[in-house]
Amino acid sequence: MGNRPHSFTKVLGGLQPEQPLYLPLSGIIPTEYIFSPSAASSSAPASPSSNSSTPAYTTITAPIYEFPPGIISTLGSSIASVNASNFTDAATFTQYIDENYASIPIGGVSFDLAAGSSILAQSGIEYYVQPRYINGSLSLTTKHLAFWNGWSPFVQLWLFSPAFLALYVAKERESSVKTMQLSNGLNPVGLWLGHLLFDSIPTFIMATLVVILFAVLTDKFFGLGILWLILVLHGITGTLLAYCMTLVVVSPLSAFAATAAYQIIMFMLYLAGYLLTYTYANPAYANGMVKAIHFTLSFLSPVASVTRAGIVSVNLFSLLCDGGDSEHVSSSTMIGIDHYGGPILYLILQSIALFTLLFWVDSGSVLFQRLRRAHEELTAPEPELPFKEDIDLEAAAASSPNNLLQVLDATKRYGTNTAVDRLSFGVAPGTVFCMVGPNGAGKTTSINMMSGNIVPDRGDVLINKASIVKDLWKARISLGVCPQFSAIDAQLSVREHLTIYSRLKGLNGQELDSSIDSLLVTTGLHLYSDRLAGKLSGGNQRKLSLATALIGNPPVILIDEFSTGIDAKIKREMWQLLRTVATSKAFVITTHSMEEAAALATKVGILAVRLLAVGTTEGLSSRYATYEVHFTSRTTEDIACAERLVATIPGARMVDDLATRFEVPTASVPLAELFHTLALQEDFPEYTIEKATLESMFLKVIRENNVQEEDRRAHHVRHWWSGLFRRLVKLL
Ligand SMILES: Nc1ncnc2c1ncn2[C@@H]1O[C@H](COP(=O)(O)OP(=O)(O)OP(=O)(O)O)[C@@H](O)[C@H]1O
Repeated sequence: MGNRPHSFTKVLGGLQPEQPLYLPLSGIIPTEYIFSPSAASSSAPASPSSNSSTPAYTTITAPIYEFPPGIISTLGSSIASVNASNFTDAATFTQYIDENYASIPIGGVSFDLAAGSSILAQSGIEYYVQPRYINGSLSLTTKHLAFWNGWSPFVQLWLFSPAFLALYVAKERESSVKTMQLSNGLNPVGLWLGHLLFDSIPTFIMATLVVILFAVLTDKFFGLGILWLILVLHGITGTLLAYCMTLVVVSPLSAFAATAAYQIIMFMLYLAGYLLTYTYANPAYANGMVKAIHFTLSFLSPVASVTRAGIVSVNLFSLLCDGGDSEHVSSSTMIGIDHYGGPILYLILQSIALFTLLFWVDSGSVLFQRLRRAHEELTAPEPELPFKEDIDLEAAAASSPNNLLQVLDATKRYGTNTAVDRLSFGVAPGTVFCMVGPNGAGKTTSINMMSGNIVPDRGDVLINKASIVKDLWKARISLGVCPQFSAIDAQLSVREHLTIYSRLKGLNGQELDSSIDSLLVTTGLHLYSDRLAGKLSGGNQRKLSLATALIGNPPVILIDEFSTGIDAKIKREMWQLLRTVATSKAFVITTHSMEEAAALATKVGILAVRLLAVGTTEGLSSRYATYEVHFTSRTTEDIACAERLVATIPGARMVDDLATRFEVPTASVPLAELFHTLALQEDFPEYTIEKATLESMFLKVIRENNVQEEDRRAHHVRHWWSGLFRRLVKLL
């Protein structure tokens, strides 16, 4: 009998001689199997309680076996008339049950007071059809219950612990580290496997400890080796579920809470499903219903599978008992689909599905990209943009195969607010393209479209000829991205940062070491290589971001707001660094600083939702070529005098923002003549003449195009779910 499943149950632990039998048995054995009021004495109550929800009873005429004789009748007057069949000694009772368990209709009880053990033989759930067998001693049962009650809070806490892993991953997503990793071409498979391997270490340790504890403290578990496997699989699946939750829930705490709440709710539903079914359902169908509940909820949550495994492991609800003739619970029986096999299969399939989902989202499958691609109205033809020679020429040349980066008619809207409208340009090797624009002009949105972090609603971006919409993963291999806010992991040192990114990019051995050393020296970070990234100054954090973007020598580098908030000295160091590495790459830099654009750019695009002007710095200079004349005018009389003077110079006009500054088109007045005119005016001893800067060109373009401030543009942002719903409808 040692190989037979033993059950732990409160039935025996709670059994008191004077209690009616149905009370302690309720919840484990549906009372209708045990006892029928119509078969009981007339003084018996009609039900265990006056509660109207108590199930109806069925007449039972089959015998209940007992030892010592008459023991059942002592359990209470309500069952005194049950048809009891007695045995003269405990050994005969045990032997009879052992040999005939498969055909015993109801079961029996044996209290061997001399030996201090007791046996409850319980009939199967399916009345008269599939009898089941339970064997347990009172002392062991009580011990086991005490053990389980003592440890179950810890085990449950551990079962839900993968939810904590959402914290770190969500933090990485929130601080753009994940975006930085992915947009810098890191392989999502390597990335997530790395996370999973690291996060699975506690799972392995805890599963092993739990199983060792179970083995040492009690003999009531069946198939502990298989249970260990299921605990590990559950840890892995729960971890992947937590990772997936961060795809939809942004804040770390919310992601943790959502994962934990989901698992706990599914756990409660699962248990409630079992208990309610076995208590209230028609017994003939109860097993089938529990199976349906199990296989449905297990499909939705890994916690259902591990709970099932826990129930199977202690043969609760006699789940390990198949009836029939099988004497032993063999390994092959235990891995049947109704026992451990179901949880194993479901957990493996769920792990694969969740991992695929992460990979699918992060590598940007075509289907997912299409789902994210918004608004049906963008498929309709847009009105023609006003003709601008430079913009049209740039758009026509953007798709030239010489360009490492091709932005082709890219448009992005948030609700009714168009952030970027039909942006087209190309960047050839060795070019630094500076995108300048006022606040809210769409610079960051453009960078995000180029890096694949957001999908253009219309148009495409090709990185080294790979489409960011159709082949995001391939496109990102050629990409290095330095986002607006340095996305660094504060807990890692500078060298560790570079090492991790290099490894994830596939570098190793000598190649990895020499590449990191060279990057450290190039960026000047070798002085801080062992310092935690969180302890670096803002300028050095920026350098670290740039160094990260340069790992693996990608041909296209995107930098959002390169030197914003950095002091003048480090800013110049970074410019120098960029000039050093820019030789054969295509760089796109967004900046507010015209000084920076003038210092770095070989090509400039002025952006305010649309591209307003584009060209090489020399081309733009010649197109908007003016001299600027600054007078030192201290009084309103001086200003009036300056205005009268400028009125005599052909084409000259006051610059809007400063009453003392005037611009004179170079084409209308030669420089020498301008000096001569001004020299004749003795009213102005102090004035300067300079060629117009990029800044004045920028202001001129903004003025000419009547660009409004961001806050004055109407923003009607729809909720993401309404957009997603419309996209789903459209896809279907
Ligand atoms: N996630 C978003 N949801 C809704 N609107 C957004 C979102 N991101 C940007 N926008 C809007 O898109 C427009 C362009 O924003 P973007 O951040 O690209 O401009 P920017 O030129 O980078 O501005 P800044 O120079 O101030 O960083 C703005 O009107 C902004 O409000």
